[in-house]
Amino acid sequence: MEPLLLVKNVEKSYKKSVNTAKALEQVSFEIDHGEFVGVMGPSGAGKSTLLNVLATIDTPTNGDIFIGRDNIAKMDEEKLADFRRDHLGFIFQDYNLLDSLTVRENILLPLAIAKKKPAEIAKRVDEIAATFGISDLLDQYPYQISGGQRQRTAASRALISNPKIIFADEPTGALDSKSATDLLESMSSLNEQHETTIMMVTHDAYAASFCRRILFIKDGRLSKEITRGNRTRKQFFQMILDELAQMGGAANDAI
Ligand SMILES: Nc1ncnc2c1ncn2[C@@H]1O[C@H](COP(=O)(O)OP(=O)(O)OP(=O)(O)O)[C@@H](O)[C@H]1O
Repeated sequence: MEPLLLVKNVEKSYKKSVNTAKALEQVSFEIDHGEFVGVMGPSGAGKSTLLNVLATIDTPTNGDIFIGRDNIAKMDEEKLADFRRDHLGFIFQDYNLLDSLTVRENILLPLAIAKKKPAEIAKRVDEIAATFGISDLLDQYPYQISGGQRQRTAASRALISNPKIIFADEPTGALDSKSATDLLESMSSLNEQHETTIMMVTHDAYAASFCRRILFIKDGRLSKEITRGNRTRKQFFQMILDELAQMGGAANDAI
């Protein structure tokens, strides 16, 4: 079976005043359908750049990025906008909710834009809100709920249209540990029960320990990958800490 995401020799350079700096160099890897993959590495290693390029928020300088059969690195902006809307889901640290809409309206927005039928929308909102434990909050506004509940609203919105892949950039970055655990457990159960494919950038070894595989990136290059296999989450957490300690600078970021 072909991989869901195929990244081939991706490079990203930024023009600085006198020279160009490479944020990504010859990055190649694959993600299969149903995987939950973490991306870790020291500050400035290129994690967000990689995620932005894969999520079509930024364009690579070189290389190919296939999601299914579509090469998004070579797609024009109009097609990309449709592709992004129809096939990709995003969860960011800062939620990106619309304050003037209720939790329900925020969640259903992607389906309303896609002109789905009201009955189908209502059913899907109920299902996804139950998964994220926010069924009782659907008529509240974002300012009336906690940060953790806002992030679960954002995650519900990201998943409502059944995207091919979810890109999450430090989704637990602004959350207290209880809210972070709730979110990670929901993401993990979606991954296990519905085979939702997730790629998550994180500094945090605890958050990363919910993933099944971790890609480590250093100085813009993939340096190593580890898989959880049959290990418990706690054993995997320790394994990630050991990797970060070996990588040097990143260990301090994680603790
Ligand atoms: N828009 C930009 N213009 C110029 N340089 C950039 C830009 N965005 C990122 N860079 C540079 O690219 C490199 C990688 O940055 P990136 O933000 O991807 O790292 P990161 O691993 O996500 O770091 P952090 O963990 O601190 O968020 C850095 O050297 C950064 O300064």
